[in-house]
Amino acid sequence: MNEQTLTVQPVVAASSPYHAPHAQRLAEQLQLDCVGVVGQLKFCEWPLLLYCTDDGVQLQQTGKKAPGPVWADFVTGAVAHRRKFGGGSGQMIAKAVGVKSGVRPTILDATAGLGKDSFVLATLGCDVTMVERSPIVHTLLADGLYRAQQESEITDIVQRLSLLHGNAAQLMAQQQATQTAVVYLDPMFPHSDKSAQVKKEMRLFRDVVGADDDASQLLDAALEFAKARVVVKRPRKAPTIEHETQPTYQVEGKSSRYDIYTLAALEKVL
Ligand SMILES: C[S@@+](CC[C@H](N)C(=O)[O-])C[C@H]1O[C@@H](n2cnc3c(N)ncnc32)[C@H](O)[C@@H]1O
Repeated sequence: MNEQTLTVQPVVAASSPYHAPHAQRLAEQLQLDCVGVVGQLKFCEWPLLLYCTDDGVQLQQTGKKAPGPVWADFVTGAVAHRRKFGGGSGQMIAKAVGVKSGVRPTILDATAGLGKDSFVLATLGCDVTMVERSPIVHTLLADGLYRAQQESEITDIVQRLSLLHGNAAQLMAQQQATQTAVVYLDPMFPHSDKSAQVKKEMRLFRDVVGADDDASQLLDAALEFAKARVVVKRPRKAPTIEHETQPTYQVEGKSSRYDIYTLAALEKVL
């Protein structure tokens, strides 16, 4: 993991006595301090909590102007809305990974984060192996998956998702994950979202996971591992990941871009 770049370390807390044992267990697993029950976020003395609540485990800032929590939400969040009303295989991400009639490539999402992109890809019918190296983000994602498993409406989608903890570059180099047609990468990038809320959440996320400044090595491992293509998500105007191999082509949207490195025809490896 990217521990050397971590700037913020949360403490673990529970929103009520009911969640206190869970908080204690998490703190032991993650080797973080557990501060017991915190009811009033406004006046809390710890700036950042890994917070066990009725809605699941959340990364929560405290203080009077604290933004909302950061958590993996496949049931009520934006990806749930996109599942119901999104553009299906017309979406840019679908085109980038090569989803089309009769083609549902297997995918390794090497930078899973909160699993939003993976969930969209699983909604499109792809089997997705998610890899996340940050123990804190992995905890949020595992908790989000667990909650999603309880929802019968999305059982078929959740069954297509699996989660590994570790550095994806190492897992791919050591063949510790089953080889997939596509490797999907979305490393952290300093970006300039206009919404103050998004900005604060993204800044927090970056502080917790680090800068992902080893993306070149990840791309290297992905190009060796993928059977058909590597897809890299970037902000629209960002440079490509530094590497001797250049993308074969790009799919560009309003704010983001997908760099596609083609290795073989998808149809040949399915
Ligand atoms: C921008 S976020 C990804 C967001 C994700 N696409 C989503 O839809 O929620 C990048 C994530 O990749 C993780 N990451 C970066 N490099 C990694 C690596 N080599 N192995 C595993 N995870 C990695 C970071 O810890 C971070 O959580």
